[in-house]
Amino acid sequence: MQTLNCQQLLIDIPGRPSGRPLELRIEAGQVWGILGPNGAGKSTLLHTLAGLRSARSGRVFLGERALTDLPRKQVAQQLGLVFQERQDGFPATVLETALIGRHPWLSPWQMETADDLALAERSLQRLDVDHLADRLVNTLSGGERQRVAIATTLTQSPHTWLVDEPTNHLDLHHQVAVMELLTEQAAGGCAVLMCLHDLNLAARWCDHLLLLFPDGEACWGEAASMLVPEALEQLYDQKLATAEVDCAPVYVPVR
Ligand SMILES: Nc1ncnc2c1ncn2[C@@H]1O[C@H](COP(=O)(O)OP(=O)(O)OP(=O)(O)O)[C@@H](O)[C@H]1O
Repeated sequence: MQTLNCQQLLIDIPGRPSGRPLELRIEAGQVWGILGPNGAGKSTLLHTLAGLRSARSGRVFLGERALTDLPRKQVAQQLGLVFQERQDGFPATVLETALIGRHPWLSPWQMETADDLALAERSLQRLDVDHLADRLVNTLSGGERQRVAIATTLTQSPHTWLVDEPTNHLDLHHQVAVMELLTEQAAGGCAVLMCLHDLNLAARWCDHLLLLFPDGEACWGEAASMLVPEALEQLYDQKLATAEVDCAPVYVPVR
């Protein structure tokens, strides 16, 4: 089974003297959450794992091969990244945007096939944005735009999903729908790693967690062993009340 793993990885945060080198192994079937306060380096880590930023030291492997040894097209077929920020530089419709997910699978100048189109349409349907197929993306609401971004990655069909705050802008119903989609991807043999600010979504849906502290310290492992109230309070510098609801821990900030 293919995995994403890193060996002695130190992400490059400007001005941060050091940190704990990361030894992560994200296996097919696993759902990992990255938790940490603003500025801890969650997005930087995702971008480093995607090969978009250089690490300060250490290496990233996709399967048996170092990411830096793989052609970018091959990386794009295997690894999908949903960014935190949306950049809609070109006027494109929702369907055209979803079809960008097929680019890694096409040769230069090759048109999308009927299968590509069907895949894009199914993805839009799955994210509940198929009724917007002909709309320009820059006219969408924040939550609609977020769902189109996830539908684009679903159309790409990567083995490894890197998702920066998947529930950003989403209402409760769509937050749950997206977390279920990501869990379903893992159950289907993908590896999923996402940054989350919502502890309760992480506690309910992630089976593994990485806690990233602002000074570069980190710890990681199975979710149950990471969801220790004292550690979470230290992570966020915030007192928490804990309860159990619907068979999952729930964390509420204490005023
Ligand atoms: N190009 C850059 N130049 C200078 N500092 C940068 C640059 N990119 C990131 N940083 C800094 O690195 C730190 C980590 O940023 P990053 O976006 O990874 O944090 P994050 O944990 O994802 O935060 P958030 O929860 O706010 O999204 C921040 O302090 C940020 O200001």
